[in-house]
Amino acid sequence: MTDVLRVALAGLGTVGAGVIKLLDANRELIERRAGRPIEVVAVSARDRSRDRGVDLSRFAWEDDPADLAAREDVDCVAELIGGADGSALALARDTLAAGKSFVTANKAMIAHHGLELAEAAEKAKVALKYEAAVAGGIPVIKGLREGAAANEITSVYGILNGTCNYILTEMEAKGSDFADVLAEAQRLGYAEADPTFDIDGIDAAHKLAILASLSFGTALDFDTVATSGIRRVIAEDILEARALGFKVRLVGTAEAAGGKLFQRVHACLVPRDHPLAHVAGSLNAIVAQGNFVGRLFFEGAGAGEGPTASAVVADLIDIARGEYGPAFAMPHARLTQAEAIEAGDRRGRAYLRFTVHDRPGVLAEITAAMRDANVSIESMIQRGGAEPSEDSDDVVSLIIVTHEGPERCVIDALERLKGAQSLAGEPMLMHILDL
Ligand SMILES: NC(=O)C1=CN([C@@H]2O[C@H](COP(=O)(O)OP(=O)(O)OC[C@H]3O[C@@H](n4cnc5c(N)ncnc54)[C@H](O)[C@@H]3O)[C@@H](O)[C@H]2O)C=CC1
Ligand SMILES: N[C@@H](CC=O)C(=O)O
Ligand code: NA
Repeated sequence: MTDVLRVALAGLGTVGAGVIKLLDANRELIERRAGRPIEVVAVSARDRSRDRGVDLSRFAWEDDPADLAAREDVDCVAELIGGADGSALALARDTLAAGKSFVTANKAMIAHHGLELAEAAEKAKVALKYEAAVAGGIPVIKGLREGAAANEITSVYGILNGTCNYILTEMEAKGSDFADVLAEAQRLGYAEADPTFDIDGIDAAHKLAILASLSFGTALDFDTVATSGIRRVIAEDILEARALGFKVRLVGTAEAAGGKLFQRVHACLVPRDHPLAHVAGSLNAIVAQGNFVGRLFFEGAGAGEGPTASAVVADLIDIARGEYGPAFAMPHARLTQAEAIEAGDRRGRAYLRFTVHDRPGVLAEITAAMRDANVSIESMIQRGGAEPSEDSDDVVSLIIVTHEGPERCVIDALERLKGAQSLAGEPMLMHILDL
């Protein structure tokens, strides 16, 4: 072990610049905690001249991040570029093959290639660490992999995307428009380079797949995460949800039972008294249910410069201390393959918003589809609209909340309504959180 942990940073954006600032600000404290200094020796990014609020002149510069792995003065590489493949993945492979430890904030890469990288790290007897990749500053990877390691975990779920949570809570608090709030989340550095990853639920799905593997000891399985985002949530849904006693949140849910695995990311209605309903702004929160520890609740900043840098540097401190354990719940060869549970096999309650023509017979058509699909209606609200008439062009919203039942019945009802005369738009379905 060298006297100093010599680090190379690839990527100097929100997170990379944050890591340099944190290492500068907390230098002495980090050295005492890590047992040796942690020094950045080399960096790489696309634009050398950009002002990032940090002095880069003290570091060696590489135009190509791939060259960082081979440098003799580097013990460990932190990849803060992003992207599942491309330069980030090449750098991960090269670093581990060179027998050096690797830290990343890149959930897309870990969700897609985590097992391959874990195997490479085990082979090289070095560390692969990715605390920042899930829920930014919240130490949930460590919490689950180490703190809860003695438990059988049966469910793990939570708010995993700061951008979506920021958008939903701003829409809720200020009645702001989706597009304006997204622009602000981008300005604050929460959003991914491609913000569709945030708003379409893909970023949360990456994180959920990682949490599921860590929690259940199953092999990473991003492809079977049923994923949808918040693009179709409108202000009216938020208002109706509030009137019904709920908040709208993008929730990732993973459950394991009998060797089977269920993973879903979706906008859902969270009961007002559930801890997740109080998670606001760019905060994230994760709930895990262990058979001995009971319910664990992790909450904190899931995105942004400082919190994400905090997680990256925590990983560097672990490496400086020589703490190298397996990247996932156990050595990669011991992870099990789980069969995916279809969403329709679950039971639950649902919120449905239909945009309907304000004409006689509309209710009958919709409720008949519900009856034929065996969906039991708990409540129904229709707002606005003048006197209904055969030739009305008015459209109104019809909100239905179902009783608990098989989810496949609700899907069946919506299938039956495809192309129905009554509908003036695509129905909106949100499940109601029941965990
Ligand atoms: N911003 C946040 O709040 C969080 C980000 N992350 C993850 O951290 C990583 C970095 O995110 P940000 O700092 O927000 O991104 P960013 O877009 O602000 O910065 C990316 C950096 O990588 C550099 N880069 C891009 N392609 C490159 C290439 N081919 N070669 C060399 N440098 C290259 C860019 O020049 C830039 O310096 C991503 O994986 C992201 O998902 C994780 C948690 C939170
Ligand atoms: N874009 C992500 C950043 C952290 O992972 C988010 O908004 O949560
Ligand atoms: Na984290």
